[in-house]
Amino acid sequence: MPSDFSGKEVQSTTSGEVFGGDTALPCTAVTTDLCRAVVSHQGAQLLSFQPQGGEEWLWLSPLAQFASGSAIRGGIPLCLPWFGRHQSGDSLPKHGFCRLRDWDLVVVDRIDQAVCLRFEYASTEADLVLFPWRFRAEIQYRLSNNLVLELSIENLDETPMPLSFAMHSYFAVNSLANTRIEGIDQAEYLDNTRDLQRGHQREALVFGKEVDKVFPGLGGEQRLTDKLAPRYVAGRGCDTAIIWNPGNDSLADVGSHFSEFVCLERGIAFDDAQTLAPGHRWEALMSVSDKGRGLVV
Ligand SMILES: O=P(O)(O)OC[C@H]1O[C@H](O)[C@H](O)[C@@H](O)[C@@H]1O
Repeated sequence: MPSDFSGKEVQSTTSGEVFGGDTALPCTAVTTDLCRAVVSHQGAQLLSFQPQGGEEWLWLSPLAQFASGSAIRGGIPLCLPWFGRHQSGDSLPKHGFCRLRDWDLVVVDRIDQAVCLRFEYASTEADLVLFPWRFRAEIQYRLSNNLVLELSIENLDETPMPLSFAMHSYFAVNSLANTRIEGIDQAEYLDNTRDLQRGHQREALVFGKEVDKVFPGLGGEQRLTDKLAPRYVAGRGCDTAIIWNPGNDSLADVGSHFSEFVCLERGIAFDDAQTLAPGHRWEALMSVSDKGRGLVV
């Protein structure tokens, strides 16, 4: 623990201790009067967030693998420094490599009633083979009765650095058939199930078959409703919304559980991707709350 944060609110643990099994990926668990949360140091990936007295907001696959260097299915993976397939092809890892790396927990703090965990990842020599720019990324989780993610990426190199990313939230739903996402109607999207064909979203989104839609430049606030409490997602510096559910049991680490979640992600991708000048930093903030009030800052 980087600071002498007092009490039992913030504890070092492992994936096995929290989720069962004999895996030992380092995790940090937070328990306060307002919430419980677990973050894996691999990928600085939030795996669980539950407001006290409420339901779990995130979905973590019962079939998730907790193996060093493998993607963990569920929670909020950080897709970075690129989102989706790399444009050069499939020889580079999908969604970048930061979700596969160990991040350092550098700050444990309190802001008002929130416990804050800040993780840092500095790209390594080995990463330069995959992405030839040095960079530093930070993610801060502000955990109270809502959830705020603050992500920053700084180009430490001497040439302009391409950047896309997503905070790839998996939200638990209790009935996919009754799940709706609002705040996207009349927006333009790219359909990832149809070679990124452009489409126009006429109304709220419902699920039945595979959905994989990317809404560049959307911004604003989206509302996810099913029979659980609504979840409102808003952001700044992450105007792309991505909505995904595989619609079938084809993924090994999802299987028949595909109807237990939808991904409602925010980031910058496709039309919103950026080029960061040397020494420049991109900052993004995403908030998740059960009350629609716009961005929680
Ligand atoms: O299986 P993964 O690499 O974690 O990707 C899971 C999903 O992530 C995003 O939501 C993309 O839009 C989808 O196309 C992709 O299938």
